[in-house]
Amino acid sequence: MEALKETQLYCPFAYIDGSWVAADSGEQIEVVNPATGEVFGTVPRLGRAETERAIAAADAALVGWRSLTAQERADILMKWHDLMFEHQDDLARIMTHEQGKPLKEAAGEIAYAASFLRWFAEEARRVYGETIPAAKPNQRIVITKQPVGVVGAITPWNFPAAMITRKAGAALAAGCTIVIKPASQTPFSATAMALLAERAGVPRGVFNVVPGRASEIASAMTESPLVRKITFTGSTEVGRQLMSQASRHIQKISLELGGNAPFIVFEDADLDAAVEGAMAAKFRNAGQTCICTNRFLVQSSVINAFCEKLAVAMNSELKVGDGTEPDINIGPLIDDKAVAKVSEHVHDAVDKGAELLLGGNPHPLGGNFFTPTLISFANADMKVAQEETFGPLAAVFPFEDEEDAVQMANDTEYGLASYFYSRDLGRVWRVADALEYGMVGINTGLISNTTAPFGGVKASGLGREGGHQGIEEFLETKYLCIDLG
Ligand SMILES: NC(=O)C1=CN([C@@H]2O[C@H](COP(=O)(O)OP(=O)(O)OC[C@H]3O[C@@H](n4cnc5c(N)ncnc54)[C@H](OP(=O)(O)O)[C@@H]3O)[C@@H](O)[C@H]2O)C=CC1
Ligand SMILES: O=C(O)[C@H](O)CS(=O)(=O)O
Repeated sequence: MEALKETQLYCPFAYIDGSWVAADSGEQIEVVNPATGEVFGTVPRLGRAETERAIAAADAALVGWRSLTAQERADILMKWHDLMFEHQDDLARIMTHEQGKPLKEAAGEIAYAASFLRWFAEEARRVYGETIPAAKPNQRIVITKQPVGVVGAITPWNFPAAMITRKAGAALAAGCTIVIKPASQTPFSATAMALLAERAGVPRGVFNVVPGRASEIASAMTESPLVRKITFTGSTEVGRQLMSQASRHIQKISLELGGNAPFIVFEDADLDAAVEGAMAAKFRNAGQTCICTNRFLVQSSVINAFCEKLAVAMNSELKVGDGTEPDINIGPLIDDKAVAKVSEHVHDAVDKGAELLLGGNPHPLGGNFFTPTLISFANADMKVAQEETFGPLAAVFPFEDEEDAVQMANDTEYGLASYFYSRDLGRVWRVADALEYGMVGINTGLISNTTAPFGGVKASGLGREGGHQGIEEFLETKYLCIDLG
């Protein structure tokens, strides 16, 4: 890739046991730039045999890696962190070319991804055990924490760097080793990070990247008794499947799945602040995040004012185009299926009575570009009410009172992120308590950060990533009962 300062960061190979390898079959995956439709590059399409070799390498590396002190592991994670910042521009450029998000947003994701390496480098040194007063005078009870072992990870295309370090940072800090299958649409961010991990001193076998046939690689991971933990970010459909597969060897599992985030605006809200939060919560990554607002629930008394303000903000602030261009903040969707899904949700809503206020069609640029769209007076019968749109569609639903808002917000199988705006303290606590979600943004539309436990309930998954909870997912608790005789 000619535009890189450090051309070696473009790594068209898999990374197993410290070596850059091709697929046994010689097969390749074509990676397409979603903005141009051009082939950006190819990576090997690996399968079961290569994955089994990666698992064996991770298992062989486990003893040496877990025997390092927490400080030694932390120092290597911090070197990796520093290298990600040193190469931030190149990593962002790679991401924009394979995922489509604008360069500034891609650079922001690299910083976000690196922040997980720093956070878990710090957490590594705070994996504390405990002693418990024994029931018998000559006994001592000690609780220790130990790494679960080899981890199998499968990551999505929408955050091709951060979803890797949010898992690998925690796993390596805990003393685990890891085999990662990146999304086939965005493998170059993963292989570039493998190069930087190697340069940071991550020993061979500790961090492995296996692009390729998803179901075959997942089967190799879940059928291996050497793999003690599965961690996945992606669709609920695939998550369900992996949960079933992981039962074969009772593997620990963490699932960050789909969402259907409500964004509630009460009549006592600061409407300008609510619109600012709405723009952030809806249009980040062109709406392609699982915590993006999927339903705006706005109290009837302020719905017209809210929609007018939101339409003005969308018209004035959102610029659609190729993410390599300086003033663009809405890039292409990941592929034509994504465009079709947004179109389907818009047309279904309008056919069922929604009012189209802005946009409504694929962008004149064509390809995977979609015009940011605003519809109002949506209702529960529409697909946008129950399905995750995963695109730049803002759908506004009216509600009458607080009870109505909470009932509508909870009327979904998902429970990942939720948001609401109110300046009534009593209402803030009542609604925060009543929402069936893992995360609640209150008077803010941006909740992603390294320090807090990210995750959901119901069909949005199991477990938490980030925060102190994130490292616990890669640790086993051991109870020692010592009889002093
Ligand atoms: N929670 C989140 O952050 C995300 C949620 N999603 C949700 O998922 C929907 C579909 O997006 P999509 O990217 O297709 O999500 P998928 O769940 O299909 O893909 C996510 C990852 O899972 C892999 N995968 C696909 N099929 C299997 C399988 N049978 N066994 C094991 N791994 C598999 C993919 O590999 P490959 O790329 O090779 O197919 C990719 O690495 C989105 O519309 C959104 O609702 C999507 C992305 C992120
Ligand atoms: O902010 C994040 O961490 C992303 O939204 C994660 S995801 O759920 O969209 O993949």
